[in-house]
Amino acid sequence: MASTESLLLCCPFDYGGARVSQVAPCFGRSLRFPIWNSVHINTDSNPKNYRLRVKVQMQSNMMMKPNSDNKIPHVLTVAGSDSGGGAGIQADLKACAARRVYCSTVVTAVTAQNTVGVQGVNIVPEDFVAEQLQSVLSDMHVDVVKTGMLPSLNIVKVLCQNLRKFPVKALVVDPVMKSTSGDVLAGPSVLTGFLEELLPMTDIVTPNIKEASVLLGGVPLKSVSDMRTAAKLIHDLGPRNVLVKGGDLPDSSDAIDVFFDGEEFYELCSPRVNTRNTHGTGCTLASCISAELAKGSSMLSAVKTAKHFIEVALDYSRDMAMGNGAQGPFDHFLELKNINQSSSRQTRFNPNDLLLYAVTDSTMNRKWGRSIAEAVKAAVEGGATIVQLREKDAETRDFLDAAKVCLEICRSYGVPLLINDRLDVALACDADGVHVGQSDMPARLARTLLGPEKIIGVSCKTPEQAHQAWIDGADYIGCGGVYPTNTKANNRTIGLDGLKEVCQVSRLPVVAIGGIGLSNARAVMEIGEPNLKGVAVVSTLFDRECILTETRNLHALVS
Ligand SMILES: Nc1ncnc2c1ncn2[C@@H]1O[C@H](COP(=O)(O)OP(=O)(O)OP(=O)(O)O)[C@@H](O)[C@H]1O
Ligand SMILES: Cc1ncc(CO)c(N)n1
Ligand SMILES: [Mg+2]
Repeated sequence: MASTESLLLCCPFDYGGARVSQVAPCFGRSLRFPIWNSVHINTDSNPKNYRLRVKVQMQSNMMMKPNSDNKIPHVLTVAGSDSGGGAGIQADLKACAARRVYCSTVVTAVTAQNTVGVQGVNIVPEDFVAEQLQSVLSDMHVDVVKTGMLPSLNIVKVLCQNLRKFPVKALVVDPVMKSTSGDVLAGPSVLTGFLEELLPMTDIVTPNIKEASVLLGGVPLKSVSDMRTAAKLIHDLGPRNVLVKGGDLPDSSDAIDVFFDGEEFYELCSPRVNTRNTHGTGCTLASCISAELAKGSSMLSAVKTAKHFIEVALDYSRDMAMGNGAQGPFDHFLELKNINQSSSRQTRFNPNDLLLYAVTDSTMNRKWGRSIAEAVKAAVEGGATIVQLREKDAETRDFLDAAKVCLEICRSYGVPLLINDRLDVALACDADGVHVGQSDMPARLARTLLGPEKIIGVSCKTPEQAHQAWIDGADYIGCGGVYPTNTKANNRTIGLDGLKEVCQVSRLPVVAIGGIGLSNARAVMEIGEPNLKGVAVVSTLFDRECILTETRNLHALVS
């Protein structure tokens, strides 16, 4: 089973969402990225770069988009807290965050709960539920109210009073009664409140089959046909739309929900994901529906989007390991996961890796009749401590394929692999980072696109460029050409003095580059600047008959 990082947050609830919502960004591992303001990159010119496009799209989709009146779509959830973080308020916050909608919270109960079951329930006094409702609804613009656990009749009544006082665009009611573990979350007394007051105000009610049965006085639901009948009967109780959820329908190979809008029935069908991680599907579904309604969707399309979200999230989290009980939570932030995450390098950049920096060159490989992977393998075997693939004229597909093979080789030696210039290739193969020149993608944007974990290096000739690289969030600079070189046309040589000058102002570690070989590597390392960490070489390794021997020799010189 895949393991999952988790973080238990102990902080006071803030019903405005500010503090509680910290739960959300902690859950999806890749949510370590900052939330960017906006990224404008024209990726259309290169349709093959799907990863880059997905990431850019993902980042702009991560933003909450204001409505035409400049208001952020806002869902208020009135529900119970699940200490296990999988259902209730916690699921609602994550679902709304994943759907990019603001979520405030009125807590009706605090439960002690985990993947085994519900160990305790502490109901919040109705006066204090009323106080929370008043605080949020009197001050903030709320589009949709979503309810979950409403553990007492008085809480239902207080809620209805506030909804009458502060009308909202839509009311979504998830009539939570029992947890899947069988524990009671709301007793039969609340039923009166549901039937007499809440359901007639409701835009959509989303019972599971057991809850549908309770709402109808106990008739059991055993088939999709029973679910249709129930949907119609529940509609007669007042809500404008009904969704009877079939997640718990026995003997069904599909997860079928029945939607009824008072006129038409829709059977929403998705393959049943074979997983134990379904805790909180009901809360998440209702929150997603609410989020889509807050953004302005029609009811049917909100329901379809929500159902699809659950299907993909369950499938994505099917093997996630969390807790020892029968029903685990799932991951709402599937969109933000790196595809190759499990094989990713786990450690942050170590400046000492710059010691012997091998930069590949396709012309040289062609000349000597070897593949990029063969060249890289020989270099890392010889002692290269970091590798950069610099393939200026390779076709994207060939470059990507080669990069994947090289990455495997480098990972097996614990050597980081960077890609020159091509962020799309770096993203697509999950390389350890990129190296960019002054006319390539700006380092600041590269950082935005790659996130904080990846290594970013920048070619710099001047102290100003070195300073900028640091501001932009680079990890190291490549400084040169120190000596004249044929590898780069029209490259100005800065000499050892230029190198020294840049090292002295650079707040980043430096690797020297340009015309460095066995004859001068030691002189470079001996300029005596503590942040000069190594030498980067191209021809010295790759324009030679035996890369392995050359690398070993150079390694002996610099270490
Ligand atoms: N294994 C599964 N595969 C695919 N979809 C599922 C699965 N289990 C539940 N669903 C879907 O999840 C949504 C919630 O349904 P479910 O019947 O589980 O609600 P619930 O019992 O209220 O949830 P909760 O576990 O939060 O109490 C529905 O759209 C349902 O079809
Ligand atoms: C607090 C809470 N609300 C709802 C559910 C239903 O999944 C749960 N288990 N816990
Ligand atoms: Mg269920």
